[in-house]
Amino acid sequence: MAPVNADIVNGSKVTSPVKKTLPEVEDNGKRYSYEMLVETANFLLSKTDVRPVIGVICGSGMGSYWNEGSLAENISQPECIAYEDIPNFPISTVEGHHGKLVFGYISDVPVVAMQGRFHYYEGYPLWKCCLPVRVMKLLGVKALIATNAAGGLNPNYKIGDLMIVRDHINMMGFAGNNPLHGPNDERFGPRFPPMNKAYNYEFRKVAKEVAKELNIDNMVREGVYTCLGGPNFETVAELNMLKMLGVDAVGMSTVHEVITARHCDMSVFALSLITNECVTSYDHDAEANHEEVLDVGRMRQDILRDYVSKLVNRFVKYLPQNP
Ligand SMILES: O=P(O)(O)O[C@H]1O[C@H](CO)[C@@H](O)[C@H]1O
Ligand SMILES: Nc1nc2[nH]cnc2c(=O)[nH]1
Repeated sequence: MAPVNADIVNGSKVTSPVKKTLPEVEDNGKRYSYEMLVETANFLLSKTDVRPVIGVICGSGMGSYWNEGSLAENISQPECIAYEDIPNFPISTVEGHHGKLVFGYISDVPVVAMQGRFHYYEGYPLWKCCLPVRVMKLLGVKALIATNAAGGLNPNYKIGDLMIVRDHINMMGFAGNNPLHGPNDERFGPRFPPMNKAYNYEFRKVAKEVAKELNIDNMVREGVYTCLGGPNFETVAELNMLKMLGVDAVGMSTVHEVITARHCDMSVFALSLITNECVTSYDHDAEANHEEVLDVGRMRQDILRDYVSKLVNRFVKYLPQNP
């Protein structure tokens, strides 16, 4: 049989798009050792005097994609380090996604923020997507605030709502894909970490109080998030299945970051911005798209910035103390 000519589709010649050099994302089964991550953390500590106690992962809506007005751009005394300049760090491949760590202060609290996260659909294994969380731990971070954009599956949710994550369903983990898969280094955490208290109770309680103080409690919900591998959005049947399982919001991130953070004993808070409605009926015309996700992120960035800034200020009281 003649070999398939990749440039011929249905008998007509296709023009090849301009070749781009794609980033090297495969791990070839290799993992970074504890020592390598210590090297990464020491490099970062040598570049800044900020000693962060809270780490923030900026999802769509908090400055992953753009600058002005977002939380990431409102960090005071910012010191930015591009991912490509950090030893052992992956690089962001999502179009328009910033790739930098921002050290500085939110409400006078020393923080480090990831402006641009890593997703499985980019080609990174889950452990590599979560490598920055372990680096944060080595930097001295005690609590992680992970934010994301998500589709609203709960019929009571509206576009633009914020969902405090009460719990997650690790769908990718059901299929054996877990950031902790492989040899366990006890210096990070135990082989079999519990996950029933993944999302810190005090943080969630405070977040509901702060929502009232800011008069945004009518748009703040609490629910269950799940992460699928992406990059495609879900089919109607998939969404109906997830609904039956008790999922309120669907995304492509956060769950593995939270598992990694809990494994190394960081306290966790997560917040989803509902950017689109999950379509659960064949009669519905709408289609999920990334532009809508970004637009809603932009629309809500001021509220997210003010909310998360106040949360950082209030969470400090609940951080675990050094032994
Ligand atoms: O989870 P974040 O990074 O906020 O973004 C969400 O939105 C993107 C899809 O529009 C996906 O990357 C999904 O994970
Ligand atoms: N998987 C998934 N990720 C999203 N990110 C933003 N919206 C969605 C969605 O509807 N589904």
